[in-house]
Amino acid sequence: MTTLSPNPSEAPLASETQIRRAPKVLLHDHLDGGLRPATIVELAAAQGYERLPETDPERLREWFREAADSGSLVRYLETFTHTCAVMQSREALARVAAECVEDLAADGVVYAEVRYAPEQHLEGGLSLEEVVEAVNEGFREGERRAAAEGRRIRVGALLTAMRHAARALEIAELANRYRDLGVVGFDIAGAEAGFPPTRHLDAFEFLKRENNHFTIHAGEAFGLPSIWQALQWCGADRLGHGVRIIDDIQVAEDGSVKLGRLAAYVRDKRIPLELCPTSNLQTGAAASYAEHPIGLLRRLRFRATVNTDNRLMSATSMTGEFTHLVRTFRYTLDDLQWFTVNAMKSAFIPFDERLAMINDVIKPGYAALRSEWLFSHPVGVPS
Ligand SMILES: O=c1[nH]cnc2c1ncn2[C@H]1C[C@H](O)[C@@H](CO)O1
Ligand SMILES: [Zn+2]
Repeated sequence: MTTLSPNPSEAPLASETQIRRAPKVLLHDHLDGGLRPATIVELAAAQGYERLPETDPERLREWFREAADSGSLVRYLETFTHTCAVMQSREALARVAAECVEDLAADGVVYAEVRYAPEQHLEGGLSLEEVVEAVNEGFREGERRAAAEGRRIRVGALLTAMRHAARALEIAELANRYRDLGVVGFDIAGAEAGFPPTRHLDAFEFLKRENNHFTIHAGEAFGLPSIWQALQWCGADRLGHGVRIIDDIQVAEDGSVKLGRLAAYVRDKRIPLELCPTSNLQTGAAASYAEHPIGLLRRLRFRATVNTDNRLMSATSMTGEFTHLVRTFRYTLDDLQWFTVNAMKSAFIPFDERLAMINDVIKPGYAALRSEWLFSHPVGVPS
């Protein structure tokens, strides 16, 4: 039995400008879900791709948001046809990757793991290796451009295999080959219902034998069995979404909470949940921000993290996600720091680097923001 206690902090809510300036960590962001609309239009024109639903960037931006707002993961995923269509050459991949890093850095993200499925970028004749190298080159270029603007960001790649396809072992081997060369882990994504993670056991067993890291999209469009398989059959280090773990948590009228065996395991083992609130609203996994399980999961101190999933389809950013949560749950900078430290602890880079990011970047960044109120009024005048 666990008792819920209200957030004891009396600190003021984080303002939107503070949220943007706060150091943020992003573990779940799809490269093909975050293109700039103007870039899609330009790449489509240059490549002769004529099936874009709109050719005006602003109208295209709105089309993606609306089309993804369907209440169904399968329909949400259909919109990726257009983004993947324009990401089939070395130049296009490198450009999209560089712009992704610039956009994240401008949003105050200091560390990100960005994922994509190499098998979806072979139509222009590139090999799997060439795809990975083009994206890595773009990520490094983006980091350089951000640094030139005075922004610090580090980005690692996660290689995704599509769960309806049969290339997971090949992609896992690819992730392993490019380990220490910009790739920090592996993932599976795509329609969840009907495609359980155990279909790809060989890939996960290979990665475990190699002491490599992986996350699995689980518990988004399908419930507890998917999470259970991802953890207990496949050995996932993190859960992509995992939001349906809420189905194993009972809250009684007196506010007391009872965790089922799986929810208790997830919390006890500190399994990171890559929560993506806005994406969940669009695919029907949650009805509103207020009803999103992140509120309860944060109070119960699950290893909850906040993520964008697809910045284009969900018309969001890390600042956007944090802002929705601050408005809904009255979160303070302390809460945002808690989510950020959770995310950094859960990253797939080495422990000493994670620790340095937490102690030397994240905590000082939030401390500086927390101290701002001190300087907002003259000495001797009550605030
Ligand atoms: O939220 C998601 N759930 C499952 N699959 C997803 C989600 N967002 C994006 N994808 C798919 C579509 C992309 O083409 C692919 C690789 O990034 O991953
Ligand atoms: Zn995702």
